[in-house]
Amino acid sequence: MSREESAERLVGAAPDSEDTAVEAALRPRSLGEFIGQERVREQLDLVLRAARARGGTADHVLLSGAPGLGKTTLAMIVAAEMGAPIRITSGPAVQHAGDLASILSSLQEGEVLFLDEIHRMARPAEEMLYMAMEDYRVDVIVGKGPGATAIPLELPHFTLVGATTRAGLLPPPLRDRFGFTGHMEYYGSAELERVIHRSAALLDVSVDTAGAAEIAGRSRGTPRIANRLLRRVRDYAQVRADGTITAAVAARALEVYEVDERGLDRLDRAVLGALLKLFGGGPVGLSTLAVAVGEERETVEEVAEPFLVREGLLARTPRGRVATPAAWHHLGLRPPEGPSAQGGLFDT
Ligand SMILES: Nc1ncnc2c1ncn2[C@@H]1O[C@H](COP(=O)(O)OP(=O)(O)OP(=O)(O)O)[C@@H](O)[C@H]1O
Repeated sequence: MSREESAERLVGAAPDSEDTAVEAALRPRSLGEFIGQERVREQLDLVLRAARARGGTADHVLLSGAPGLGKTTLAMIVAAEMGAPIRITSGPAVQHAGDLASILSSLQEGEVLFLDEIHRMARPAEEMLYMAMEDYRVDVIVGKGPGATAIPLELPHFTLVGATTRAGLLPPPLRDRFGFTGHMEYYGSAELERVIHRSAALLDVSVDTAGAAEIAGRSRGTPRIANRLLRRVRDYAQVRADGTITAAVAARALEVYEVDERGLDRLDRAVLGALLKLFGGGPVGLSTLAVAVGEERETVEEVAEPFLVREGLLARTPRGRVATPAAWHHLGLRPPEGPSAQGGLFDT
């Protein structure tokens, strides 16, 4: 499995082609409809209410968090709550300062500019953004060398909503220019159940409480994954059951798709299985582990491991990868006896 293919995993957090088509219909349209993220929601509500009361544009907003947690959705909500239009672009699409200048100069007064993956913007564009955010103007450089001149360009007032997987990836001068930074956390089961009930109603799918809980538990804390699993379970419920999603229907459906009760898929379990069965729980080097499961080193490290680490099933130590006691338990295996059995587990 290449990293590109892994984007199409049923439990992958990156959007697949079907997600892109249906997500628009499932997006909450107001802060009141947005589920979970209480702190970010309350803080953002204050920022937006205050801006509305002043009759001005809202402060620039930085949203950080893993893919699929609702950053794009919140950016759209910022625009909707301010009654403003929104322009959507991303860091990789802004490779030259000129790209940014043309976007900024074509914004309407009060418009929201959503810059996804803002940490991947090119350096010269980033520097142009500093002045645009602070003074609502940019200097467009015309010509090259000693004859180059800077032509100042006034911009309309706008609200920048930047999204990044980690705020720490941004240079401090950029980070400091945001008036508000919201950190998005993974969702708890109860919140994911609400996401599933809401989406099921919009998709006209019947799901009972236990069915929603069953899907939520396998959704890796991520609404995008919850919505995707819901669609696959709906298919199963239509074809193999009476259309209603119960706990049993959800469990059987997700067994077919090889997503286990904790949200691990085939790749995750292969990595964990090799670590336990072939290497006694480790420590074992990443390359050896990758060869054992027949995958690229990067696939194991970037696709499988982050979730296994987050779930407390695998630890990365200086001596190699080590399974935790929970990993043995999850795969229904008994850990070897003796003091060396979990060697390296507590290394930092
Ligand atoms: N709090 C929420 N309540 C209900 N649905 C949500 C919530 N957050 C996200 N979703 C759903 O999850 C899907 C993915 O959300 P969104 O595209 O906003 O994530 P993202 O963080 O921007 O992801 P990426 O970084 O990959 O662009 C949306 O279709 C939306 O319906």
